[in-house]
Amino acid sequence: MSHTCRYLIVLILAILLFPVAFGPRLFLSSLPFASLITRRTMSSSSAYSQELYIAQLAVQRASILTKRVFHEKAKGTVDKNDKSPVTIGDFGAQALIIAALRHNFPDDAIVAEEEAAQLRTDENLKNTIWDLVRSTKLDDAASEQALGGAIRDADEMLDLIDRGNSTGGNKGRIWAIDPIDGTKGFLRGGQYAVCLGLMVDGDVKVGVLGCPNLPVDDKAPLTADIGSNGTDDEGHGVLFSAVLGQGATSRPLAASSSEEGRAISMRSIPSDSLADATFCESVEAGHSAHGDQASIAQKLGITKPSVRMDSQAKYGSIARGAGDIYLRLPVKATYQEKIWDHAAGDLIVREAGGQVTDIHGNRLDFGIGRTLANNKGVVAAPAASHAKVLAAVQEVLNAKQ
Ligand SMILES: Nc1ncnc2c1ncn2[C@@H]1O[C@H](COP(=O)(O)O)[C@@H](O)[C@H]1OP(=O)(O)O
Ligand SMILES: [Mg+2]
Ligand SMILES: [Mg+2]
Ligand SMILES: [Mg+2]
Repeated sequence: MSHTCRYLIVLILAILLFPVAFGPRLFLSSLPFASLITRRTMSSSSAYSQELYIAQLAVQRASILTKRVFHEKAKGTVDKNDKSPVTIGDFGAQALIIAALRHNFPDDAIVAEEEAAQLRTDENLKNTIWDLVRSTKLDDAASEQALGGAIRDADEMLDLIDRGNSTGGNKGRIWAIDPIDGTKGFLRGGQYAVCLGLMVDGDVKVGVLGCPNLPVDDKAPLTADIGSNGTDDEGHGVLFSAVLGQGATSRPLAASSSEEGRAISMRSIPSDSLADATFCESVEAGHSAHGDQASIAQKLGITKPSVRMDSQAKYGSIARGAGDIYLRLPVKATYQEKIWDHAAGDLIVREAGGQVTDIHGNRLDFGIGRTLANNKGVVAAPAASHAKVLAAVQEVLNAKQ
């Protein structure tokens, strides 16, 4: 065999063996369909796998508490003269999530919606919440252990709630918590979400949404959820998750931590045929401008009526293709959206193939404090149609001026 021939054989072998030697991920990542592959392989050794694991367990445990509050309230066990049961759910869920984060990531900062001041002056309220918190556990002992187990006493619970007082910013690791998003939906038995996101240097890296009243089935048609149809029966309760660059998944909220999530993705609708699109918006007319949103839908040729639902369940729903577009146009120019109302949903939609911006087309800026002071409103749509949706948003808003 000639010298050149041997050289060629070695070269061919080297090319063939390269992917084996340097790992299939490196090889696959060079292929055009790489994102689809990485989306399906959110494995335990990936970046932020521990953060994702703890965040999912923490949201699952907090959701158990919120469901208990809903049912105890429905049975009338909460005195009418007490603080509202939703407040009990908010405080309790926040305490449980922060306890899990403090145990696992003691150096991380936390931005959370609630504070304990009210509980410090109301013994009755404090004790009601403490009763719920100390008796809410995950079924699986190992998972409960991973979250650090029980909180010591009611005073520690108050201190934990107040650990959510970070001012936020674009430096270091900061968790954003909305223990119950969609308060009104929660009370109606409609949609609400337990929301947790991790930002690193102002960028959302991990997002988890627990939606106890959404159907488990990703293909279930999206229905307006404004009545008292909140059920946490077998068919309801879904956990959406995403890690930056690793795709988005859903799995039953009641599933064990070993159950792999199913990859979810937004529906791809050609931007020139948005007539079939489904758009969602808040139930509350005070939270987003229903009139403007109806005009935008009309401009886009959307024929179906909007689907109104509370909370970040809207982000989860469009991320799994149950709806297509989420519009949240400002009602008042002065309202500043809160980071905990959007961090997890923003990442889940983007990782599912969507684009999320404000009404000016800017990405949501989570790195300037507790609010999205640099942004106005939210426009979320499949990436390929986002520009067209945004153009319609701007036309409608400009016509008003
Ligand atoms: N004027 C407002 N504009 C937009 N969002 C609002 C406004 N007031 C309250 N919110 C927030 O809207 C979120 C619910 O959104 P949705 O309408 O999509 O269900 C809640 O977190 C709620 O905050 P809060 O938790 O302080 O009540
Ligand atoms: Mg909220
Ligand atoms: Mg809230
Ligand atoms: Mg609130």
